[in-house]
Amino acid sequence: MTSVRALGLPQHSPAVEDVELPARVTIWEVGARDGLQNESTVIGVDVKREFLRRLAAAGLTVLEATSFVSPRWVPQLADAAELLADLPRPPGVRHPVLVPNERGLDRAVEAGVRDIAIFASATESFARRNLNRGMDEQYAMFEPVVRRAREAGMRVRGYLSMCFGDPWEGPADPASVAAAGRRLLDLGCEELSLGDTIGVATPGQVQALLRSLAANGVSTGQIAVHFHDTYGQALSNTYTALRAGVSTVDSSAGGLGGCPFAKSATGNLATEDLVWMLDGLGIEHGVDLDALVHTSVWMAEHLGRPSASRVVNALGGGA
Ligand SMILES: CC(=O)SCCNC(=O)CCNC(=O)[C@H](O)C(C)(C)COP(=O)(O)OP(=O)(O)OC[C@H]1O[C@@H](n2cnc3c(N)ncnc32)[C@H](O)[C@@H]1OP(=O)(O)O
Ligand SMILES: CC(=O)CC(=O)O
Repeated sequence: MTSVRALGLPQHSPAVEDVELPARVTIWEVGARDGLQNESTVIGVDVKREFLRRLAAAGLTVLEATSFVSPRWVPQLADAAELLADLPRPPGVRHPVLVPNERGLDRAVEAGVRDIAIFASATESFARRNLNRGMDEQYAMFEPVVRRAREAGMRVRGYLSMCFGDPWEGPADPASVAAAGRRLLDLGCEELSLGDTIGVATPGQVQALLRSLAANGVSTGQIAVHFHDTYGQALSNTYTALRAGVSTVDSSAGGLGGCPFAKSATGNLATEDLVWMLDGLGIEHGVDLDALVHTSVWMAEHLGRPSASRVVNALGGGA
């Protein structure tokens, strides 16, 4: 396996343009949740735990671990409580989980969770498919979850899916998406993650949505971006968001990912590809790329197929 250091490439080179980029980016690693929720192979709980342990050892500090959703809807994550029961919790590492409703919150609290994410849809069609509810009803479901979690001193992120387009309704209107995002923050979410669930966005759309959010009083400090790489745009979209001042980026080790309720969704932006770009821009992130590549190669062996990440394939030779 090729090591980054063995390649002799500069780990930090100056940004090529005179733009204000963040000095540090927080990588919100979604491999264990978004990455595994769509897998047809059943991944054992011990493998999931070891995956999370290795990701933490590679320097990732925010590891979305699983979802407390209906096990009938997402059987791949039915072992959420078992996974968390014996999960090593290194100091400084967060393990947020997805929670859709009060039943999910009760289960999460019982499992010792302190950090949750609710997940709303920006379109009616996806809200119905993903949550079995319309858009207005989804807020009614989330309201008590966010209120109770905040009262208990928990951290709450709000995901918004289909921010740039969905397979049933087509391209999204930035003004309506921004209004939906504003609503999640007003519910009490401390961070808003903008999901390009099916990976159709291009940089101009990212700029337009960030502008609409700014017009709704949402600052880039409250925003995270979550790109899937269906059309190969995830890195350019991320770069566009960084240039606008966003400094939290979601990604998935090895480019795993997808959504069972949006068949056209493919893998997330690969964390290795993100790290490679951040290194090139001289932006701090705290991740050991070689350790991460080893982890993704290891996971690809468990899944029985090569990683989708360009960097994993370049440095690790796939699997
Ligand atoms: C873009 C993305 O990647 S988003 C993430 C991927 N998508 C998801 O995870 C979607 C998850 N969606 C769901 O789990 C469901 O749509 C829900 C739970 C939100 C709503 O589904 P509904 O069927 O309307 O829920 P409802 O409240 O009627 O309950 C149905 C059953 O599920 C159970 N259930 C509901 N919520 C939960 C939960 N959080 N945990 C465990 N079981 C639950 C109920 O107890 C009930 O069980 P029963 O049939 O044995 O009595
Ligand atoms: C909840 C998510 O996983 C975000 C998305 O892809 O829409």
